[in-house]
Amino acid sequence: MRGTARDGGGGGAGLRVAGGAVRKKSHGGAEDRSAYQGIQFLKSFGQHILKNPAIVNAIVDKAGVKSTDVVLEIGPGTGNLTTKLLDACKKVIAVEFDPRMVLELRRRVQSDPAQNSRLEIIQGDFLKVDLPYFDVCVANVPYQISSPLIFKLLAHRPMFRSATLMFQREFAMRLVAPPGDALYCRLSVNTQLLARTQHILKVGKNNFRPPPKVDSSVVRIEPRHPQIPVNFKEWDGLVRFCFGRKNKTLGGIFRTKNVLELLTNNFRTYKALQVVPDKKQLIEDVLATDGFGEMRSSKMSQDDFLRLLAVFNSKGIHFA
Ligand SMILES: C[S@@+](CC[C@H](N)C(=O)[O-])C[C@H]1O[C@@H](n2cnc3c(N)ncnc32)[C@H](O)[C@@H]1O
Repeated sequence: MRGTARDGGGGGAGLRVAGGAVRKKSHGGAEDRSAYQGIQFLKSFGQHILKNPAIVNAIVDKAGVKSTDVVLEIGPGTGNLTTKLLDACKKVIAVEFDPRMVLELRRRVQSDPAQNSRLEIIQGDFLKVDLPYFDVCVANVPYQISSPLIFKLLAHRPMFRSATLMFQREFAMRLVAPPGDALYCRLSVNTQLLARTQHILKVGKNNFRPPPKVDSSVVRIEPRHPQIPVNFKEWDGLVRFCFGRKNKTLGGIFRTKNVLELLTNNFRTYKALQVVPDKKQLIEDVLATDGFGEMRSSKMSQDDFLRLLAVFNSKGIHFA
């Protein structure tokens, strides 16, 4: 998909088209009527343009962009953040889904040849494009794809240095929530397994045009090195079970009949040996280890989940 088309436009900002057809209005309801240079902002694309230059500068500053960096921007929109990034780095690669925004961004940057030659635009759905090499990612992201966007970034190799991203406030707080926090959830556990997360800036809704319904926050995400000690799919499978009923103890969750049934297909070891395990007993053995039966996912640390997965695996129970 990468490089499916390049703009031949006489030395203008490079443009690739990728990721299939542009999505039309997808969430129902009226589109926002605010406009910029005649472009009507679309709710379905999460188009809330950052209009306060002080916030734009603060984001670029806190992102720690170096003059030698290739920066990935997701959803550049009309380019308020893009132009500041171009002042600070070697090159910006911007992925934008809406062709109207791509045209506007190119129009805006074309007047500055020094910026124009260092901007590459990929027109397409971020979730579908093949990502190029980049050192850091900086973006005011389309909120409707926040979660898959993070995991796409964290699966990217080679690893980048950091991502400084604006999200809806509550989503941002989930990313950084520690065990015991009311917002601690599957998203917190999974993201924190793969990266260090830090809340760095609160941004009120009136800094956007049109203003969204809720406030936003900027989070810094630094992928962890070296590689994580587990298979992520399997880890997520376990975490999903544990947060399925957040307030129940693990004993309450894993003793229920439907969970026992769901686990049947995961007894790989026993299947290979053609032995029918007493799954109830195996689960009891796991729950009796290290007091796991009394624990609640809402208070479990990364280390608790890692140990729990190891105990399940030692009994031949897998989650992927
Ligand atoms: C919140 S706006 C940010 C605009 C600009 N960065 C700013 O801060 O002013 C999100 C942008 O992402 C674009 N967008 C929405 N969905 C996208 C997707 N799946 N892939 C790439 N861009 C997308 C929208 O068209 C919009 O320009």
